[in-house]
Amino acid sequence: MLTIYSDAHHLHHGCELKDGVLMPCFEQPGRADTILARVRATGLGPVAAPGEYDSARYARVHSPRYVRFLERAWDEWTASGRSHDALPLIWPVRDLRGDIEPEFIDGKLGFYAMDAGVAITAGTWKAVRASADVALTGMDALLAGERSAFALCRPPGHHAAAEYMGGYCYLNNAAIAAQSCLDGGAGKVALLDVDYHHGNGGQSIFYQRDDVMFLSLHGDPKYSYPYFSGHRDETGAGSGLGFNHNYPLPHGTGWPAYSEALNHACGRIAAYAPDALVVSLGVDTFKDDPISQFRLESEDFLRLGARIAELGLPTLFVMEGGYMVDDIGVNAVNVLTGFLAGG
Ligand SMILES: NCCCCCC(=O)NO
Ligand SMILES: [Zn+2]
Repeated sequence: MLTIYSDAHHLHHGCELKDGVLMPCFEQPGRADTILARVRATGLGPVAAPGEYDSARYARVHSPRYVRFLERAWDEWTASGRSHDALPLIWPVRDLRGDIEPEFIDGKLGFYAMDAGVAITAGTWKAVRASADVALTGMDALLAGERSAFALCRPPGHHAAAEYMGGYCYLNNAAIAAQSCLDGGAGKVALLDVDYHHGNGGQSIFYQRDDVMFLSLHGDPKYSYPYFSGHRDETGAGSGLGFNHNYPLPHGTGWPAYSEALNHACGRIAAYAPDALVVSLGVDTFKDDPISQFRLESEDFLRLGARIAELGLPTLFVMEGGYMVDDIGVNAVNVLTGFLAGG
Protein backbone atom coordinates (compact mmCIF):
# COMPACT_ATOMS: atom_id res chain seq x y z
CA MET A 1 0.00 0.00 0.00
CA LEU A 2 1.27 3.46 -0.92
CA THR A 3 1.77 5.90 1.97
CA ILE A 4 1.78 9.65 1.41
CA TYR A 5 3.68 11.63 4.04
CA SER A 6 5.13 15.12 4.48
CA ASP A 7 7.81 16.21 6.95
CA ALA A 8 6.08 19.61 7.04
CA HIS A 9 3.96 18.39 9.95
CA HIS A 10 6.95 19.10 12.22
CA LEU A 11 6.28 22.82 11.70
CA HIS A 12 3.13 22.55 13.84
CA HIS A 13 2.94 21.78 17.54
CA GLY A 14 1.08 24.35 19.59
CA CYS A 15 -0.52 24.45 22.98
CA GLU A 16 -4.09 23.61 23.93
CA LEU A 17 -6.39 24.62 26.72
CA LYS A 18 -7.39 21.27 28.26
CA ASP A 19 -9.08 20.73 31.63
CA GLY A 20 -8.65 24.46 32.20
CA VAL A 21 -4.89 24.19 31.87
CA LEU A 22 -2.65 25.50 29.06
CA MET A 23 -0.47 22.58 28.00
CA PRO A 24 1.44 21.22 24.96
CA CYS A 25 -1.16 19.83 22.54
CA PHE A 26 -1.78 16.07 22.76
CA GLU A 27 -1.76 16.11 18.96
CA GLN A 28 2.05 16.07 18.72
CA PRO A 29 4.66 15.40 15.97
CA GLY A 30 5.75 12.09 17.52
CA ARG A 31 2.42 10.61 16.45
CA ALA A 32 3.17 10.82 12.72
CA ASP A 33 6.84 9.96 13.22
CA THR A 34 5.89 6.76 15.06
CA ILE A 35 3.38 5.75 12.41
CA LEU A 36 5.89 6.40 9.61
CA ALA A 37 8.52 4.30 11.40
CA ARG A 38 6.01 1.43 11.65
CA VAL A 39 5.07 1.77 7.96
CA ARG A 40 8.74 1.38 7.09
CA ALA A 41 9.43 -1.38 9.65
CA THR A 42 6.58 -3.52 8.29
CA GLY A 43 7.37 -2.89 4.64
CA LEU A 44 3.79 -1.74 4.08
CA GLY A 45 4.81 -0.22 0.76
CA PRO A 46 6.39 2.84 -0.85
CA VAL A 47 6.33 6.23 0.89
CA ALA A 48 5.83 9.29 -1.31
CA ALA A 49 5.80 13.03 -0.67
CA PRO A 50 2.63 14.97 -1.52
CA GLY A 51 2.13 17.12 -4.56
CA GLU A 52 1.48 20.84 -4.14
CA TYR A 53 -2.14 21.85 -4.74
CA ASP A 54 -3.78 25.22 -5.18
CA SER A 55 -5.68 26.36 -2.10
CA ALA A 56 -8.75 26.49 -4.33
CA ARG A 57 -8.90 22.72 -3.82
CA TYR A 58 -9.44 23.26 -0.09
CA ALA A 59 -12.17 25.76 -0.91
CA ARG A 60 -14.14 23.00 -2.61
CA VAL A 61 -15.37 22.10 0.90
CA HIS A 62 -14.31 25.12 2.99
CA SER A 63 -15.39 28.72 2.45
CA PRO A 64 -12.79 30.93 0.70
CA ARG A 65 -12.83 33.40 3.60
CA TYR A 66 -12.08 30.56 6.07
CA VAL A 67 -9.12 29.37 3.97
CA ARG A 68 -7.91 33.00 3.80
CA PHE A 69 -8.24 33.23 7.60
CA LEU A 70 -6.08 30.13 8.10
CA GLU A 71 -3.48 31.47 5.70
CA ARG A 72 -3.27 34.93 7.31
CA ALA A 73 -4.04 34.28 10.98
CA TRP A 74 -0.46 34.05 12.25
CA ASP A 75 0.60 37.25 10.45
CA GLU A 76 -2.45 39.13 11.78
CA TRP A 77 -1.71 37.81 15.29
CA THR A 78 1.95 38.88 15.24
CA ALA A 79 1.05 42.21 13.61
CA SER A 80 -1.05 42.87 16.73
CA GLY A 81 2.12 42.56 18.85
CA ARG A 82 2.03 38.97 20.11
CA SER A 83 4.53 36.19 19.38
CA HIS A 84 3.20 33.26 21.45
CA ASP A 85 0.64 30.70 20.17
CA ALA A 86 -2.72 32.16 19.18
CA LEU A 87 -5.80 30.49 20.68
CA PRO A 88 -9.53 31.22 20.30
CA LEU A 89 -11.02 32.41 23.58
CA ILE A 90 -14.44 33.82 22.68
CA TRP A 91 -17.13 32.31 20.42
CA PRO A 92 -20.41 33.60 18.86
CA VAL A 93 -22.62 31.26 20.90
CA ARG A 94 -26.41 31.47 21.49
CA ASP A 95 -27.65 35.07 20.75
CA LEU A 96 -24.22 36.56 20.00
CA ARG A 97 -23.73 37.70 16.39
CA GLY A 98 -22.23 35.02 14.14
CA ASP A 99 -23.19 36.75 10.87
CA ILE A 100 -20.52 39.45 10.94
CA GLU A 101 -16.85 38.51 10.60
CA PRO A 102 -14.87 40.54 13.15
CA GLU A 103 -11.97 42.56 11.76
CA PHE A 104 -9.62 42.02 14.73
CA ILE A 105 -7.74 38.71 14.91
CA ASP A 106 -8.96 37.89 18.44
CA GLY A 107 -12.52 38.00 17.17
CA LYS A 108 -11.69 36.08 13.99
CA LEU A 109 -10.08 33.27 16.00
CA GLY A 110 -13.37 32.56 17.76
CA PHE A 111 -15.51 33.28 14.70
CA TYR A 112 -13.70 30.47 12.87
CA ALA A 113 -13.35 27.94 15.72
CA MET A 114 -15.52 25.61 17.80
CA ASP A 115 -13.08 25.19 20.73
CA ALA A 116 -9.65 26.14 22.14
CA GLY A 117 -8.02 22.97 20.87
CA VAL A 118 -6.60 24.71 17.82
CA ALA A 119 -3.50 26.80 18.33
CA ILE A 120 -2.20 28.90 15.46
CA THR A 121 1.61 29.05 15.37
CA ALA A 122 4.21 30.31 12.89
CA GLY A 123 4.29 26.99 11.04
CA THR A 124 0.64 25.97 11.31
CA TRP A 125 -0.51 27.05 7.87
CA LYS A 126 2.37 25.30 6.09
CA ALA A 127 1.71 22.09 8.06
CA VAL A 128 -2.05 22.29 7.58
CA ARG A 129 -1.93 22.74 3.84
CA ALA A 130 0.71 20.01 3.50
CA SER A 131 -1.64 17.69 5.39
CA ALA A 132 -4.47 18.48 2.95
CA ASP A 133 -2.05 17.96 0.05
CA VAL A 134 -1.18 14.53 1.52
CA ALA A 135 -4.86 13.58 1.36
CA LEU A 136 -5.26 15.00 -2.16
CA THR A 137 -2.19 13.08 -3.35
CA GLY A 138 -3.57 9.87 -1.85
CA MET A 139 -6.87 10.40 -3.64
CA ASP A 140 -5.04 11.11 -6.92
CA ALA A 141 -3.38 7.70 -6.51
CA LEU A 142 -6.81 6.07 -6.24
CA LEU A 143 -8.04 8.04 -9.25
CA ALA A 144 -5.01 6.78 -11.14
CA GLY A 145 -5.98 3.17 -10.38
CA GLU A 146 -4.49 2.28 -7.00
CA ARG A 147 -6.89 0.07 -4.99
CA SER A 148 -5.85 1.70 -1.71
CA ALA A 149 -3.57 4.33 -0.22
CA PHE A 150 -2.68 5.72 3.20
CA ALA A 151 -2.67 9.50 3.67
CA LEU A 152 -0.52 9.93 6.79
CA CYS A 153 -2.04 13.30 7.60
CA ARG A 154 -0.97 15.52 10.49
CA PRO A 155 -2.62 17.68 11.74
CA PRO A 156 -5.89 15.71 11.47
CA GLY A 157 -9.04 17.18 9.96
CA HIS A 158 -12.33 15.49 10.78
CA HIS A 159 -13.59 18.15 13.24
CA ALA A 160 -13.07 20.96 10.73
CA ALA A 161 -16.25 22.11 8.97
CA ALA A 162 -16.76 24.54 6.09
CA GLU A 163 -16.03 27.57 8.25
CA TYR A 164 -14.55 26.43 11.52
CA MET A 165 -11.58 24.60 13.04
CA GLY A 166 -11.53 22.62 16.27
CA GLY A 167 -10.28 19.55 18.11
CA TYR A 168 -6.77 19.78 16.61
CA CYS A 169 -8.29 20.07 13.07
CA TYR A 170 -7.98 22.94 10.60
CA LEU A 171 -8.66 21.70 7.05
CA ASN A 172 -10.86 18.63 6.68
CA ASN A 173 -8.40 16.40 4.84
CA ALA A 174 -10.84 13.49 4.40
CA ALA A 175 -13.64 15.74 3.12
CA ILE A 176 -11.24 17.48 0.72
CA ALA A 177 -10.22 14.05 -0.59
CA ALA A 178 -13.82 12.87 -0.93
CA GLN A 179 -14.70 16.01 -2.90
CA SER A 180 -11.61 15.53 -5.07
CA CYS A 181 -12.82 12.02 -5.86
CA LEU A 182 -16.13 13.43 -7.10
CA ASP A 183 -14.35 16.20 -9.02
CA GLY A 184 -12.24 13.43 -10.58
CA GLY A 185 -15.34 11.74 -11.99
CA ALA A 186 -16.80 9.60 -9.21
CA GLY A 187 -20.55 9.72 -8.81
CA LYS A 188 -20.77 8.69 -5.15
CA VAL A 189 -18.28 8.43 -2.27
CA ALA A 190 -18.72 7.00 1.23
CA LEU A 191 -16.89 8.64 4.14
CA LEU A 192 -16.53 6.25 7.10
CA ASP A 193 -15.20 7.80 10.31
CA VAL A 194 -13.82 5.28 12.82
CA ASP A 195 -12.10 7.80 15.09
CA TYR A 196 -13.26 7.74 18.75
CA HIS A 197 -14.68 11.26 18.38
CA HIS A 198 -17.63 12.13 16.15
CA GLY A 199 -16.55 13.56 12.81
CA ASN A 200 -18.74 16.63 13.11
CA GLY A 201 -16.83 18.38 10.32
CA GLY A 202 -17.42 15.73 7.66
CA GLN A 203 -21.03 15.39 8.76
CA SER A 204 -21.57 19.14 8.51
CA ILE A 205 -19.90 19.51 5.11
CA PHE A 206 -21.92 16.76 3.41
CA TYR A 207 -25.12 16.90 5.51
CA GLN A 208 -27.38 18.14 2.73
CA ARG A 209 -25.86 16.03 -0.04
CA ASP A 210 -26.57 12.54 -1.37
CA ASP A 211 -23.31 12.13 -3.34
CA VAL A 212 -21.32 11.55 -0.13
CA MET A 213 -22.67 9.16 2.50
CA PHE A 214 -21.20 10.00 5.90
CA LEU A 215 -21.05 7.34 8.62
CA SER A 216 -19.40 7.64 12.04
CA LEU A 217 -18.82 5.25 14.95
CA HIS A 218 -17.85 7.20 18.06
CA GLY A 219 -18.15 7.85 21.76
CA ASP A 220 -21.73 8.87 22.59
CA PRO A 221 -21.81 12.71 22.59
CA LYS A 222 -23.96 12.61 25.73
CA TYR A 223 -20.63 12.15 27.54
CA SER A 224 -17.88 12.31 24.87
CA TYR A 225 -16.29 15.15 22.94
CA PRO A 226 -17.44 16.94 20.80
CA TYR A 227 -20.67 16.68 22.90
CA PHE A 228 -22.81 18.73 20.49
CA SER A 229 -23.07 16.43 17.45
CA GLY A 230 -23.09 12.70 16.67
CA HIS A 231 -26.50 11.64 17.91
CA ARG A 232 -28.38 8.87 16.08
CA ASP A 233 -31.19 11.22 15.00
CA GLU A 234 -28.82 13.26 12.80
CA THR A 235 -29.68 11.59 9.49
CA GLY A 236 -29.10 14.35 6.94
CA ALA A 237 -31.26 17.12 5.52
CA GLY A 238 -32.74 18.09 2.18
CA SER A 239 -31.37 15.86 -0.57
CA GLY A 240 -28.96 14.51 2.04
CA LEU A 241 -31.74 13.01 4.19
CA GLY A 242 -30.89 9.36 4.85
CA PHE A 243 -27.26 9.73 3.80
CA ASN A 244 -25.86 10.54 7.25
CA HIS A 245 -25.52 7.76 9.82
CA ASN A 246 -24.23 8.05 13.39
CA TYR A 247 -23.41 5.13 15.68
CA PRO A 248 -22.90 6.62 19.16
CA LEU A 249 -21.44 3.97 21.49
CA PRO A 250 -21.02 3.93 25.30
CA HIS A 251 -17.82 4.29 27.30
CA GLY A 252 -16.10 0.93 27.62
CA THR A 253 -17.16 -0.32 24.17
CA GLY A 254 -14.98 -3.24 23.07
CA TRP A 255 -14.68 -5.16 19.82
CA PRO A 256 -17.91 -7.23 20.08
CA ALA A 257 -20.19 -4.18 20.29
CA TYR A 258 -17.96 -2.07 18.05
CA SER A 259 -17.87 -4.68 15.27
CA GLU A 260 -21.66 -5.02 15.41
CA ALA A 261 -22.01 -1.30 14.66
CA LEU A 262 -19.24 -1.53 12.05
CA ASN A 263 -21.01 -4.40 10.28
CA HIS A 264 -24.21 -2.37 10.18
CA ALA A 265 -22.39 0.66 8.78
CA CYS A 266 -20.64 -1.49 6.17
CA GLY A 267 -24.02 -2.91 5.17
CA ARG A 268 -25.23 0.63 4.51
CA ILE A 269 -22.11 1.41 2.48
CA ALA A 270 -22.56 -1.74 0.39
CA ALA A 271 -26.18 -0.81 -0.31
CA TYR A 272 -25.12 2.73 -1.27
CA ALA A 273 -22.61 1.21 -3.74
CA PRO A 274 -20.18 4.16 -3.91
CA ASP A 275 -17.34 4.42 -6.40
CA ALA A 276 -14.82 4.82 -3.58
CA LEU A 277 -14.46 4.84 0.20
CA VAL A 278 -12.60 7.38 2.34
CA VAL A 279 -11.86 6.23 5.90
CA SER A 280 -11.18 8.79 8.62
CA LEU A 281 -8.73 6.59 10.50
CA GLY A 282 -8.48 7.56 14.13
CA VAL A 283 -7.06 4.93 16.49
CA ASP A 284 -8.03 6.72 19.71
CA THR A 285 -10.51 3.84 20.09
CA PHE A 286 -7.55 1.98 21.60
CA LYS A 287 -8.03 0.71 25.19
CA ASP A 288 -5.05 2.75 26.51
CA ASP A 289 -5.75 6.01 24.68
CA PRO A 290 -5.23 8.83 27.21
CA ILE A 291 -8.21 10.97 26.16
CA SER A 292 -10.77 8.38 24.96
CA GLN A 293 -12.94 5.67 26.50
CA PHE A 294 -13.26 2.64 24.20
CA ARG A 295 -11.54 -0.72 24.77
CA LEU A 296 -10.20 -1.88 21.39
CA GLU A 297 -7.07 -4.02 21.50
CA SER A 298 -4.25 -3.79 18.94
CA GLU A 299 -5.39 -7.04 17.30
CA ASP A 300 -8.88 -5.56 16.80
CA PHE A 301 -7.40 -3.02 14.38
CA LEU A 302 -6.42 -5.94 12.10
CA ARG A 303 -10.07 -7.04 12.18
CA LEU A 304 -11.22 -3.47 11.49
CA GLY A 305 -9.10 -3.29 8.34
CA ALA A 306 -10.24 -6.74 7.18
CA ARG A 307 -13.89 -5.79 7.59
CA ILE A 308 -13.42 -2.63 5.53
CA ALA A 309 -11.66 -4.68 2.84
CA GLU A 310 -14.76 -6.89 2.48
CA LEU A 311 -16.46 -3.91 0.83
CA GLY A 312 -14.15 -4.36 -2.14
CA LEU A 313 -13.95 -0.61 -2.78
CA PRO A 314 -11.03 1.61 -3.76
CA THR A 315 -10.14 2.92 -0.29
CA LEU A 316 -8.21 5.94 0.96
CA PHE A 317 -7.25 5.85 4.63
CA VAL A 318 -6.80 9.37 6.07
CA MET A 319 -5.06 9.59 9.47
CA GLU A 320 -7.05 11.32 12.19
CA GLY A 321 -6.63 10.90 15.99
CA GLY A 322 -4.88 8.54 18.38
CA TYR A 323 -2.75 9.70 21.33
CA MET A 324 -1.12 6.65 22.92
CA VAL A 325 2.04 7.38 20.95
CA ASP A 326 3.86 4.16 21.96
CA ASP A 327 1.16 2.05 20.30
CA ILE A 328 -0.13 4.34 17.57
CA GLY A 329 2.19 2.92 14.92
CA VAL A 330 1.14 -0.69 15.54
CA ASN A 331 -2.54 0.21 15.80
CA ALA A 332 -2.72 2.41 12.69
CA VAL A 333 -0.65 0.07 10.51
CA ASN A 334 -2.61 -2.94 11.81
CA VAL A 335 -5.71 -1.48 10.12
CA LEU A 336 -3.82 -1.24 6.83
CA THR A 337 -2.26 -4.69 7.19
CA GLY A 338 -5.64 -6.19 8.02
CA PHE A 339 -7.14 -4.44 5.00
CA LEU A 340 -4.48 -5.82 2.65
CA ALA A 341 -4.86 -9.33 4.07
CA GLY A 342 -8.63 -9.18 3.85
CA GLY A 343 -8.90 -7.53 0.46
N1 LIG B 1 -9.33 18.83 23.17
C1 LIG B 1 -10.53 18.07 23.28
C2 LIG B 1 -10.42 16.71 22.66
C3 LIG B 1 -10.09 16.80 21.18
C4 LIG B 1 -10.24 15.44 20.51
C5 LIG B 1 -9.46 15.38 19.24
C6 LIG B 1 -9.66 14.12 18.50
O1 LIG B 1 -9.00 13.11 18.67
N2 LIG B 1 -10.63 14.08 17.63
O2 LIG B 1 -10.83 12.99 16.84
ZN1 LIG C 1 -10.37 11.46 18.00
